[in-house]
Amino acid sequence: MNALAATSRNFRRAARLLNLDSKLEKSLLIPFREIKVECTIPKDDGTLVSYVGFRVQHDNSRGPMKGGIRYHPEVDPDEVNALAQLMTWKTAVADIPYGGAKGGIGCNPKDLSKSELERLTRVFTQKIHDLIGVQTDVPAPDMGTNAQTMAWILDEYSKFHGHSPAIVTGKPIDLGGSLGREAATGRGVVYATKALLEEHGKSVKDLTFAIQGFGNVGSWAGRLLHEQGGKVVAVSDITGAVKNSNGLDIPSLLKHKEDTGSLKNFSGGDDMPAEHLLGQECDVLIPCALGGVLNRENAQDVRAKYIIEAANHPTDPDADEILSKNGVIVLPDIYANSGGVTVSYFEWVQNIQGFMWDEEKVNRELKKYMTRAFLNIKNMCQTHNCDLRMGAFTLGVNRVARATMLRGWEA
Ligand SMILES: NC(=O)C1=CN([C@@H]2O[C@H](COP(=O)(O)OP(=O)(O)OC[C@H]3O[C@@H](n4cnc5c(N)ncnc54)[C@H](O)[C@@H]3O)[C@@H](O)[C@H]2O)C=CC1
Ligand SMILES: O=C(O)CCC(=O)C(=O)O
Repeated sequence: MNALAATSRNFRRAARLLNLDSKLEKSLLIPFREIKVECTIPKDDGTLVSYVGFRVQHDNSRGPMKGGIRYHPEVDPDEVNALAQLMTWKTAVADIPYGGAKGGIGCNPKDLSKSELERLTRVFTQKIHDLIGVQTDVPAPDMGTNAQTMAWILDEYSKFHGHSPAIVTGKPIDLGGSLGREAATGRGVVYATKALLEEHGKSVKDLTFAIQGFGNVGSWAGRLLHEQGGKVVAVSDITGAVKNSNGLDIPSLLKHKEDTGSLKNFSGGDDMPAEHLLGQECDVLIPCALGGVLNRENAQDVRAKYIIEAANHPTDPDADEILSKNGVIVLPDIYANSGGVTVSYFEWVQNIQGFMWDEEKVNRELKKYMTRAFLNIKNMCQTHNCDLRMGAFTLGVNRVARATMLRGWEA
């Protein structure tokens, strides 16, 4: 199912549970602004190449719009739209004073040199600089982008608007980035997992985990679960997959990946086909890569008892139904991966205050926000007699609807 259709379907189910006025429902679904720009750059060999960049600003009723920028060959307007909408509900679930946005460029960052990536990022920033802003729309990293990408955006934006560290989050510490932001999404995933497991009388150290995607989010989640005694029995990424039923030594696997650029041929495990990861025998499955990976074709194969959605929209609504029938508990993306945007909020606050927090404070506050959001979701589940996805959606949508109504529509 198309990402936008899937996200909008979840939104409409929540709107029905909340008895939202149909006109308000329609207005919440339509994005505030959709931007599409052509980005042409000279390649290192002098030839010209053109890319299409997008920024969808979904909603700003609760504060400046916020969300990552993705560099990936499959970036398309519908998916960016869905991801922007998810950011609106996510920031509301986390109860941070933001709306939602997302951006992306349809490119394969692995095919571009560092200087080509820099030129592309600067051209994209030139095209959107007057539509983003510290109090209007604040980008951050997502798939295929990182702290360096944010540094280029900061520099290019500052040429037009003066030095503006708070224009992006997830930037290098030397430029005003927050301690703890790089690990924050993975750390938040672990706090979320523990909140869910505790409720079921279980603990990380007694369980096995399989992780799809070993980039920023997947590698941090894996590292922290391993540190806390969890057994990570399988990991995959674009280069392949590796398994060990006794548990992979995650620090050694990270070193192997750094040395060889691949998960293949790791001496501490056996290679396996990457497409077997989602059906791997384990207690907890954590998708940390692309959207829509769990669908009606493969949901039946899942053997885990819990799915923690670290990626955005990894499970489509058809898969949700199958998993629910099979008793698999799904912790939804708009809560499970909200640790990243929560620490982005802390970074923005630090930039505006001109005061840096220590890492212990960042992690302590993150835990507080993740724990509070879980309790709020559980309350909504009880009120509406619904699963965790609808608990999270009703929580987020209700907060955005309330803010929208309070602001009103008078011209
Ligand atoms: N970076 C962040 O702070 C946040 C990221 N997310 C979401 O988490 C997910 C991962 O993002 P990042 O870790 O930042 O991206 P990343 O670019 O650092 O890593 C992505 C990983 O996915 C792997 N991958 C790509 N295609 C794959 C496939 N077909 N099978 C298996 N693995 C595959 C890549 O090899 C890489 O290891 C995305 O859905 C993103 O939207 C959500 C919240 C915040
Ligand atoms: O840190 C942020 O501002 C946004 C992170 C993001 O793109 C996401 O949560 O999907």
